[in-house]
Amino acid sequence: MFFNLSQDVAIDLGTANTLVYIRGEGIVLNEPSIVVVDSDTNEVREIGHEALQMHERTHQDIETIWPLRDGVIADFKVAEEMIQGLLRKVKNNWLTSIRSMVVCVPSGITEVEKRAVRDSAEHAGARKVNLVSEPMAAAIGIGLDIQEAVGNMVVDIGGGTTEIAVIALSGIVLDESLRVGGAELDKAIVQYFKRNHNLLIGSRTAERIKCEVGSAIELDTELDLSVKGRDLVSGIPKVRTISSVNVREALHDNLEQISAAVLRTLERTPPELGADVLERGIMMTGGGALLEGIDQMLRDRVELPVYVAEDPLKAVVRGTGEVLENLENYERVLT
Ligand SMILES: Nc1ncnc2c1ncn2[C@@H]1O[C@H](COP(=O)(O)OP(=O)(O)OP(=O)(O)O)[C@@H](O)[C@H]1O
Repeated sequence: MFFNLSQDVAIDLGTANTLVYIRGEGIVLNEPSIVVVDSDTNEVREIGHEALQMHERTHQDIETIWPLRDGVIADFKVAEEMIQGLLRKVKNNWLTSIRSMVVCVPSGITEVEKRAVRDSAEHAGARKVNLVSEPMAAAIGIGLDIQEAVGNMVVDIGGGTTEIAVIALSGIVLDESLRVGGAELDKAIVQYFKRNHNLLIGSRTAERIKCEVGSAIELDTELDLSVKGRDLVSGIPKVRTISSVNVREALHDNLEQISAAVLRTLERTPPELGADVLERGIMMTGGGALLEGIDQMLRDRVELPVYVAEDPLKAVVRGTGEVLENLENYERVLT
């Protein structure tokens, strides 16, 4: 069997999930961006899926860390070790080096934050690092022709941020990055049940509630879900049935912020590009696009066509991979 000793890699380094694409192979890894660290020695014990299993179940000797917050690196050292560890999983410990790496970053990122991503990628062994903005990668990943003289609008709802951008002629004409994403929705669910139902649930349970019965619009048949949490009155664990009506109420304010940001971006869009968006519609990507009815909610609010991309969780890594495969072609989209 032939092993390539030098590889080109594209990474969607997300707040919630990290996906890795290898040139010529496609997406080879998709794991949560979480690490378990030994509290005494700061040594990394587990990375990705194994670490997520341990989240909110740790004791004093170990802690779980999400090294990215709001789409950017919050814990530099841990982020670096996470990237290295994930790449090691991909390489199956084969001694390969990374020739070129393309990493996507939020569009509103500062120079210092960009530097942190570059440094982490270089320390992970990349000899050449290129950055591409997330909404641009998402647009490429869903097959939009970003080079033509036509406006496309993309709304990417990730774990940490919502990125809204109007793209034309290989550039971002205008964008808005909102620090509201899936994690904020989970937090809102935790708060809601604590405040209104005296029920304390963990963030993983909140995420499950969001994915299974969460919605942005009224459902034809409202849903119930059994969840386990601590009853704050009796102080002991209990099973409770919660309704999708309550979950929607919990999500309302954050979803309102996302719709308002989309409206604001549309209002700032130059008329010719606005006309293109009217004709082509708004494309939604990122895990948040999977929330039931979120496309309908936006459609009602902005009165334009809104579509959820196919496999929205992988749109950004597909686009980042596409840039990696055709670097010369996409030189203008690199930040
Ligand atoms: N069916 C679903 N309904 C609602 N939300 C979902 C669903 N499936 C996944 N999500 C949410 O999508 C988010 C992860 O999306 P994604 O992987 O696109 O984010 P990310 O790239 O890690 O984050 P960011 O782009 O902000 O750095 C999580 O918050 C997750 O809970």
